[in-house]
Amino acid sequence: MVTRNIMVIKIGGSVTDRLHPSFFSTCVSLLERGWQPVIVHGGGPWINRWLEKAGITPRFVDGLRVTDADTLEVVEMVLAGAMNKHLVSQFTQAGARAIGVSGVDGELIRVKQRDPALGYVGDVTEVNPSMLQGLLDQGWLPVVASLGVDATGQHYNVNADHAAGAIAQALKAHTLAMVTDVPGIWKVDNGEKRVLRRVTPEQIDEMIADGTIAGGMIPKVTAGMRCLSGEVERVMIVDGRAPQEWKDGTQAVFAGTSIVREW
Ligand SMILES: Nc1ncnc2c1ncn2[C@@H]1O[C@H](COP(=O)(O)OP(=O)(O)O)[C@@H](O)[C@H]1O
Ligand SMILES: CC(=O)N[C@@H](CCC(=O)OP(=O)(O)O)C(=O)O
Repeated sequence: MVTRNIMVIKIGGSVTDRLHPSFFSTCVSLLERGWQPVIVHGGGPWINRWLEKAGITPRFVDGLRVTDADTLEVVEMVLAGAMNKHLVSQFTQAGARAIGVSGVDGELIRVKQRDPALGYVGDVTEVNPSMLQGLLDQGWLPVVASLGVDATGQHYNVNADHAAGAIAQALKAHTLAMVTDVPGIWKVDNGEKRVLRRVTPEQIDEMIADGTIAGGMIPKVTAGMRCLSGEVERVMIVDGRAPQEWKDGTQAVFAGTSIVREW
């Protein structure tokens, strides 16, 4: 079934300036090997930089940006503008037919306000996958900026991990790969930090409770676990700085931690 070839690849803002050149060629190889990749990106550090230029101090509550009307304007300009076009160009240079869209376009990501205290921060209520599916079927590589829109046409800032998870579920993707700036999920054993190759939802719950998993890793693992409880087969936390390699001949195996349903 063609939909099982979809791989949603979320690129974190932490790593957009430090992606290994082989990352882009690996994504192009995915296309050549029959996968249909969909890129979803964030851009937190770039947003912070532009907010500071505009004299606005970034503020976060539980990892989510407090987004008033002025902040939303900057978020939208950075995510759907500078960051989206930067990535589209990188993928184009690597040989893909890349096309940039945001969650506002085609009402791809429908949201509702999460909490008035956070301002224009949206929780995804619905993903309309037909536009993405159409682009994939025509051989495009969609590059999606994590914005959303509500029923009145108001735009919202959406956490990019949440957006990627919702898109993976709606497209019934085979794989969700979250590309970030660490080699995977780490754990401290006898004072030594080591990266886990596999982790189960039960272990993740314990690691969140004891503080081993914190900050920006929390939305990744929660989005990942939600996907695994649905139809997504594989969820990975991937190091975008590392050289990528091919294994199994047919499957791209990024270096990192896999979240697995059971051990
Ligand atoms: N157990 C953990 N394993 C790995 N990284 C963790 C863990 N707990 C917290 N983190 C942090 O999560 C960060 C990645 O999240 P974030 O900075 O939001 O990245 P991105 O911009 O890619 O979404 C890492 O740089 C790391 O500092
Ligand atoms: C609501 C909210 O916090 N939105 C994020 C959107 C970008 C994002 O998620 O970027 P990363 O992938 O770099 O984390 C923000 O404004 O930073």
